[in-house]
Amino acid sequence: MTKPLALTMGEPAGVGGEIAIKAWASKEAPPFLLIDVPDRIRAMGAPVEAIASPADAIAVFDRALPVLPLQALVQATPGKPDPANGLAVIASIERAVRLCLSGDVAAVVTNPIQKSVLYAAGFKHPGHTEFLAELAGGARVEMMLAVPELRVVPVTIHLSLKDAIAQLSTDRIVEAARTTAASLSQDFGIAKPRLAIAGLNPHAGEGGAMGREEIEMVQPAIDMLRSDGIDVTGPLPPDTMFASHTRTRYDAAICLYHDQALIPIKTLDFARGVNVTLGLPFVRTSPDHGTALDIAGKGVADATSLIEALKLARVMADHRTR
Ligand SMILES: NC(=O)C1=CN([C@@H]2O[C@H](COP(=O)(O)OP(=O)(O)OC[C@H]3O[C@@H](n4cnc5c(N)ncnc54)[C@H](O)[C@@H]3O)[C@@H](O)[C@H]2O)C=CC1
Ligand SMILES: NCC(=O)COP(=O)(O)O
Repeated sequence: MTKPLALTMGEPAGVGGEIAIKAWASKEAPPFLLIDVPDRIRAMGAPVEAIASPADAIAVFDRALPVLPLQALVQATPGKPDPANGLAVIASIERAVRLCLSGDVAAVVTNPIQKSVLYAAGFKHPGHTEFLAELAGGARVEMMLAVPELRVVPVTIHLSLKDAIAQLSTDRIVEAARTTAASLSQDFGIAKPRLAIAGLNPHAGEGGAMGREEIEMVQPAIDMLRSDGIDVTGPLPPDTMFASHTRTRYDAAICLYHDQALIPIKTLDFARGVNVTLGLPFVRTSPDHGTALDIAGKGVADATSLIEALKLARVMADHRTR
């Protein structure tokens, strides 16, 4: 029997509830349940059915949005996050992970959280990615951003450019590339994944004239990955590797810092980006946007990225169970 996906509440003062309702109403998203407070979602004008068990979600999904009740008092004003709701936000994520690890749901899809507010409520992780890694027993994870035309994995994430360069190493590149190759096989059904590794400097260093990181750090990583049997090209000049004719030559680009990965993907397709956590013992995707507090409660939020995240979670979960 097909298992539903579990969608978390996210920041209740943000657009999470609205895009969950729109994703359900679109009829484009695969069946999912929302872990939230049923009356809160009902008050937003959606036909909601509180379900007792994830197994009920598939039958309900055709006629109503199935909500697995979160036993919490959540009082949210659109656009005004309140740390008092922090424990409920975290509980929704924890419940989704437990249900996935116990096999009751097929994958976890997370609605955006307001990170600053969760920090004020005592949340100790930079974001979902690190929290989920801890819930999974300390898994070594990577962040992938995906649109239909491109997948990117930044080796360093939320660091200043200076710190990112300082933290880059041959071992980090190898680690990120190995996790990416394994996930492309396991979750995306690509038997022999092709990776492209970006250089750090203009023209990928121009043979050492514009920087030696490609020679001293990236090439040794490529050599190690090739000796593992992984199909890798690089170090590629970052300014040309995302052009349409170059993109067709690889399945994922391993990028050395946040913006090297995110600028091409957001420029190519801002609406359909999906954030995927690689290396977890379960599938997790998320829309590639935040809580959008400035438009919360106005009814104008775009659910495209969430719908894409739900669709991709379904595809990945199905590959894992094949
Ligand atoms: N996975 C997660 O939980 C993520 C959480 N965040 C958090 O979200 C909060 C707000 O972050 P921002 O940088 O302001 O980014 P944001 O994505 O919330 O907003 C940036 C701009 O995009 C617009 N926007 C975002 N989503 C939209 C949608 N679905 N439809 C229409 N317009 C949309 C917003 O209205 C805003 O003008 C922060 O606390 C951040 O850490 C950000 C990214 C991911
Ligand atoms: N910019 C991407 C981002 O912030 C991802 O956050 P999370 O998925 O780790 O919560």
